[in-house]
Amino acid sequence: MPPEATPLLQAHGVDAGYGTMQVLWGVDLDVKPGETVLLLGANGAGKTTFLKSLVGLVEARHGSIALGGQDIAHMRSSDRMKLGMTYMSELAVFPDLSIEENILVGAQALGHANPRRRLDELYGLFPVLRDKRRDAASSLSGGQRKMLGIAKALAAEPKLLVMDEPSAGLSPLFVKEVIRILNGLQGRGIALLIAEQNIGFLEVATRVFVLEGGRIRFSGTVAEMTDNEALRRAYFGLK
Ligand SMILES: Nc1ncnc2c1ncn2[C@@H]1O[C@H](COP(=O)(O)OP(=O)(O)OP(=O)(O)O)[C@@H](O)[C@H]1O
Repeated sequence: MPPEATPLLQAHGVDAGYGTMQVLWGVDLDVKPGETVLLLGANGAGKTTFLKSLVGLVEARHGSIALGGQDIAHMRSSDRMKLGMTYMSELAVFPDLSIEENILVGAQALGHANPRRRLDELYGLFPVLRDKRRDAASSLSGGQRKMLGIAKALAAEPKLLVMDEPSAGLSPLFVKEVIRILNGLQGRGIALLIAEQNIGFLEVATRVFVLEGGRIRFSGTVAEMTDNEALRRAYFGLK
């Protein structure tokens, strides 16, 4: 990714919070088309709050947010989605709907012209979902449910997929599987912004932002992060 590429997403000086509590303090972050950006931070650092401010579930009190050059900071969440941003949270799937119905709901979110064709493409990426397509999503294992969440989000063909802790609740084996899937998405023209505590996700990232106490403490490439002794100590447990 050339450093001069125009950002797909550009957040600048974002403040946000709940009631009288300010959680985010002047957060700057950008994602270029097709790149994978990792937002690392401990519990309570403000990762979810920041992602929610991007997708319109929490109001940005100050600052600007642009998607594809368009100011979206005060746009309704559903309108932001129509511009090509999809949010995958913990509650990503509808447990009572079948696997296929879940994916079709995702495709409809952006009015996909040919949802059936999209289904076939996604089943190609996630064969286990094809095998179980008529089963209720609630019958899936945690890892399979995560796969369905990703498939449902991808069904909308987003330009930017925003993911909140895809590793949450998964065993190390399933975390590896999710990382493998995300690696497989590279080169398909979809940008990913992933909030995580699990540094295993550095494997899929081109750049990293570290959030601490609601402030960006570091931004740079993965190599620059691993070269930074203080971050190495904090995140890799190295002396
Ligand atoms: N709905 C809410 N109302 C009030 N305070 C909230 C709300 N959601 C989060 N907070 C507070 O905002 C701060 C940041 O929380 P946030 O969920 O954004 O952090 P996080 O980095 O995503 O943490 P985690 O990794 O534990 O999910 C925390 O102090 C949290 O208690």
